[in-house]
Amino acid sequence: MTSTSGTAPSSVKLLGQEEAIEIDKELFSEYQFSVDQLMELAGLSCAQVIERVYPVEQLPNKGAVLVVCGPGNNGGDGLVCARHLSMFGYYPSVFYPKRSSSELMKRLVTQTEALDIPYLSYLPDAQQISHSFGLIVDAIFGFSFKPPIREPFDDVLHKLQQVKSPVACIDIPSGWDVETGPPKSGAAVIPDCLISLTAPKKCAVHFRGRHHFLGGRFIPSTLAQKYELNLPDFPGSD
Ligand SMILES: NC(=O)C1=CN([C@@H]2O[C@H](COP(=O)(O)OP(=O)(O)OC[C@H]3O[C@@H](n4cnc5c(N)ncnc54)[C@H](O)[C@@H]3O)[C@@H](O)[C@H]2O)[C@@H](O)CC1
Ligand SMILES: [K+]
Repeated sequence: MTSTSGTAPSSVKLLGQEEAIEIDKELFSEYQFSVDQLMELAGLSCAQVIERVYPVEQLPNKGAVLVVCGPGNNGGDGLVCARHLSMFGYYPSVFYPKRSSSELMKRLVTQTEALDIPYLSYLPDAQQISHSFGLIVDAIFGFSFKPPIREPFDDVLHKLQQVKSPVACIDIPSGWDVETGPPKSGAAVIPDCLISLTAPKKCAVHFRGRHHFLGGRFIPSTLAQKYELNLPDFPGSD
């Protein structure tokens, strides 16, 4: 992971939706990565960012974190992140209302359950969420989101929009258009931290939170050159 302050070149490329999908496909075809591999690295980088920005001892309720997962791979990143957060000493809970039937996602659920990570059967109201959790991880939608929001996530985003605890977003702040950013009407999260994966997407220019990181250190230099990503230097093993 790397913070966009300090070492990031100002000309780092902002990806459009189609380009993000194209790079994703190329990682799986040309470079023969599996989804599991990249999801693990993406989710780990998100947990590492959280550990750095929101240290467990500074969070209320002994590091209680709510990870809200969507139906696609962004949700998978959230499940991996929850597993690592548990390993790092946090107390994550997961809300995963629309479960994927893929074997990969089922395995991730099994792994989190084996760590006694609780799954919420419903999402409490904003006040209760703010009272119970010092941090929200938004793993609802990533680069494949196409507005308008469908059930049950419109209700989920309405609640999260009113939450007082900080929200750390994986790849895209959920409810935002991947390219144009916050919706003119309708609900979306208000990000305190954004962890872009591969490269920031165009919507990142609208980010007004405190921390922007680039996570998922798996892009081969040939691929970065082909798409002129102009990625920042990752310090050391970060
Ligand atoms: N190449 C990369 O950079 C990597 C990407 N990963 C993650 O994968 C994400 C992309 O995953 P996916 O392509 O599975 O897509 P997403 O996770 O962005 O979302 C797709 C899911 O959301 C649903 N959806 C889309 N629009 C909706 C709407 N308006 N209302 C309700 N539901 C809606 C779709 O039906 C689908 O189930 C990235 O953002 C990133 O988080 C990582 O897992 C691994 C590496
Ligand atoms: K997200």
